[in-house]
Amino acid sequence: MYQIKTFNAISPVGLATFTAEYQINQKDAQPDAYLIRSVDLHEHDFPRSLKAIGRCGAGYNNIPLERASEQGIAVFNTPGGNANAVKELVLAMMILANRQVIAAANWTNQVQPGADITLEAAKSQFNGQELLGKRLAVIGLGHVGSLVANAAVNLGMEVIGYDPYLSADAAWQLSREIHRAPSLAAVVDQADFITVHVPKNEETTGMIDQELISQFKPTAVLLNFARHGIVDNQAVIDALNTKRLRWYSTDFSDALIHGHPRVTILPHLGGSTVEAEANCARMAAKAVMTYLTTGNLINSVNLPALQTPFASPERITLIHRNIPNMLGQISSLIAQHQINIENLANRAKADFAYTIVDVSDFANPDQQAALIQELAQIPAVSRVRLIHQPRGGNK
Ligand SMILES: NC(=O)C1=CN([C@@H]2O[C@H](COP(=O)(O)OP(=O)(O)OC[C@H]3O[C@@H](n4cnc5c(N)ncnc54)[C@H](O)[C@@H]3O)[C@@H](O)[C@H]2O)C=CC1
Ligand SMILES: O=C(O)C(=O)COP(=O)(O)O
Repeated sequence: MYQIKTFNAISPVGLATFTAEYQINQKDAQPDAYLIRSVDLHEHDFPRSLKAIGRCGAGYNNIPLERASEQGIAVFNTPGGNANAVKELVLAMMILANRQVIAAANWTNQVQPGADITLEAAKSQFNGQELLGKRLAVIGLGHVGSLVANAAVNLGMEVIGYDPYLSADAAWQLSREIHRAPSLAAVVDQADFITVHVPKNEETTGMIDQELISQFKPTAVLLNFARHGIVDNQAVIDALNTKRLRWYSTDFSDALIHGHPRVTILPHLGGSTVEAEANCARMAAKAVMTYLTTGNLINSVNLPALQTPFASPERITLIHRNIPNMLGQISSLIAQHQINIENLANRAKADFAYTIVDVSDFANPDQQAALIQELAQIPAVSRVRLIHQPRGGNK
């Protein structure tokens, strides 16, 4: 029986994906895996039993990846699982900003009941502009950015994108009508809307800063549904107050922007739809179950993708540092026990690597335990697991 512990509100549809071999939130259980959303795990101590974290969502800046790898924990996310939800909200926020929808609805609510709210004098203060023909800059053309860009093309907008790391798969998703900018300065130039869809990391923190905002059209609308801190909020407030920016719409609040009349803040709602929550929880549950029962890695963010069918009923998996002679040490320990390697797969991702070794049968359980212990003692190995091929197929 595997133990799963959840943090945050995880969709029941996703939790129902777990088979009978899994218990969820059992009291006092040693968790094999966490299923989480945005809970901040940076100060959290991982129990030794923890082998996997499934992030039901895209962004994983709430998880200490280096520490997870050092402690032998595979971290998974759910690429694209909530991208449509974010796309729809971003489109809504562009329309809200351009049609003064919130201000007009608030005004209507506070006039005397029965007053003629359709009078020209009253309604002309809420005159808007259309999206058709306007220029949208999309920074980051991954799962969310590409959907926003394509939908904007379909709405008749002129779309220009910037993504220096665009993958070939992501490029295939893009409408041919989307222009590609060579730099941040070029993408924001003359844009009526600028929307940012990059992960939060060292490079992207503060990427929308005072200098970049000074290159916007003063009538531009800026949208941040990616992460707090990617946009410099002080620079936004300064630009709004000096009429160098028309509107800021974001999913992330702080004291600097709170209550500003030309800022719309939502309580981190981008991925909060029934459909997106179900998609993400299902994807995370599947990745975690696959990893626990087969050792195969799908959608891991701290370890490489590595999937291989069982070549024999016994499989040893190892998470270790990506340094020379790891495979030499692993295979010679296995050979010392007169055990044959039926298949070996290894792949690295940055400072860590993952190895799957399918081995011939052990002589007895003692030999099994001794080998696993010896492998775990190799310096730079952070986790060794022995997995028996699941019944019912070669997964
Ligand atoms: N508000 C919300 O509820 C949600 C927020 N998000 C946020 O949006 C981010 C993006 O989500 P996805 O599109 O699903 O991720 P993704 O990984 O599919 O796409 C991110 C894209 O950003 C690009 N990129 C990375 N660094 C860049 C840089 N310096 N300049 C330009 N482009 C850069 C990458 O090449 C990639 O194409 C997530 O990391 C998360 O922080 C995602 C889903 C929901
Ligand atoms: O998927 C993401 O990156 C999100 O920001 C969604 O966060 P949430 O799961 O709604 O707390």
